[in-house]
Amino acid sequence: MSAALIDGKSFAAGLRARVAALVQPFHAQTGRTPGLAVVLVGEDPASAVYVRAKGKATREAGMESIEHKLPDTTSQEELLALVDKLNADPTVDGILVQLPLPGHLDAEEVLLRIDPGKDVDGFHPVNAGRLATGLPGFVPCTPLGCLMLLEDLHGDLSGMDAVVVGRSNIVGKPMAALLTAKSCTVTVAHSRTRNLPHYLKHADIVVAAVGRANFVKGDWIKPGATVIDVGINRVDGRLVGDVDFDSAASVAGAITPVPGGVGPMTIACLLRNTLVAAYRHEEVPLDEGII
Ligand SMILES: Nc1nc(=O)c2c([nH]1)NC[C@@H]1CN(c3ccc(C(=O)N[C@@H](CCC(=O)O)C(=O)O)cc3)C=[N+]21
Repeated sequence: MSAALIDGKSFAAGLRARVAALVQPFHAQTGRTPGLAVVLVGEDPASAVYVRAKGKATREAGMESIEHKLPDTTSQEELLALVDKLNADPTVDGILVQLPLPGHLDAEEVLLRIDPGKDVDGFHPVNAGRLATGLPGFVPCTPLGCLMLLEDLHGDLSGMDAVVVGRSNIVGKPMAALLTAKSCTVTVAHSRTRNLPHYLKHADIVVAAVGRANFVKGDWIKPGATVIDVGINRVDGRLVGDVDFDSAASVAGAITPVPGGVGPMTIACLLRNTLVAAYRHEEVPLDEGII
């Protein structure tokens, strides 16, 4: 291991503290508390753990967590009716519908129903379009967190070669858009890419978000590169990333661990987006660049 460890957990703690510090002046100016509604459908144990963690972090930041737990038997119409109710509720600044939804529900239709101004996940196509065109909106939490770690480490990313491995709407595509906006030269690789090592050979930045345990090998990585591992895979009860950590850490300049890397940043950025949503809803000025 020669790479520096990128401590996402500690960076996330700092971000959460900055968010918490901005809740108090918001309350002083508006008389209310930012509110995040989290909707969980069904009994998936992993989802229940995430939702509990989000609720705890929300309260620790001084914001209100509004949790809706619906049974597996919930119909599409019932779920849409709840989203409509949350859209209309002035105490709700952010809405998160925990994914994945049970198979009988149409996630795309549900996400389309969320008011884009409350879409703190940044999953609504309006927010995807805003990111793609450089307009203010909400950026998905995981790629936003990755970008913060990269800028904290490197400062200006301009001119760097970045390879994003994965093209999902929630990580790969928005990550590529963010890095492009920061003037990186971006390659998006994916499961059909023929020669991934060929592209990684030149990458100063690697963001791995393919959802396959230990997929990216150390000998594919350029010596000194920065490796951001978005993967959350459970192997034999252990949490591992999409990067083969031991081999990559001996080549990279810096690398995020799993756990303790990107995951905590996702939650901190969710709180950040909720705070920003609240300030926007009340039209209280906020320098969004400082968080
Ligand atoms: N609408 C929606 N928005 C999401 O943002 C969303 C979602 N659905 N569905 C599931 C994924 C997953 N996700 C994570 C958040 C935090 C950690 C996290 O904090 N991980 C810790 C470890 C947690 C553990 O030990 O299990 C870490 O990496 O250090 C991981 C994963 C948010 N997601």
